[in-house]
Amino acid sequence: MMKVCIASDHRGYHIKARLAQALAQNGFDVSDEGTDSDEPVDYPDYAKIVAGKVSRHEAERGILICGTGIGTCIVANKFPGVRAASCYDEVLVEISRRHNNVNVLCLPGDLIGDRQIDDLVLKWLATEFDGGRHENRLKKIVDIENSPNLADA
Ligand SMILES: O=C(CO)[C@H](O)[C@H](O)[C@H](O)COP(=O)(O)O
Repeated sequence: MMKVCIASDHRGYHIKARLAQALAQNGFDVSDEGTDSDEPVDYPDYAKIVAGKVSRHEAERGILICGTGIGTCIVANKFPGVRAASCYDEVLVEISRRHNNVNVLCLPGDLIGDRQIDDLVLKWLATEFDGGRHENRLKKIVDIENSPNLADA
């Protein structure tokens, strides 16, 4: 069973709560990392929980929902081994997996509806990495990540 952790800020709370249940019903091992209401919170506090779990291989995939999918994506990409992308349509979701092996999906809760979110998430979870020519590109990302001085990378 694939382990998926999910979190949101206040703007994504209702979508996240519903999505977490839907994913569990679809056979995923889901951990819901909050937030737990629509009271305003700061997205970095929740993005770092999900990105940390993916980075430490405690979850295979992470899903983050804020208003635009931008703030959470900025935070998640600070974590080693995390490849996060903000996606809002089927093409982006598919290519994020096939080319970039994206392991944290950042969704714009303010911009797309419940049904579209479900379709995008299920497609993203089901799509495999193509490998091949993309492997070396991901290796170069790891090299940059591991560079002691990024300015020299
Ligand atoms: O990070 C974001 C923007 O890139 C998200 O959309 C946040 O959800 C948003 O900034 C929160 O804004 P709010 O006005 O404090 O609800």
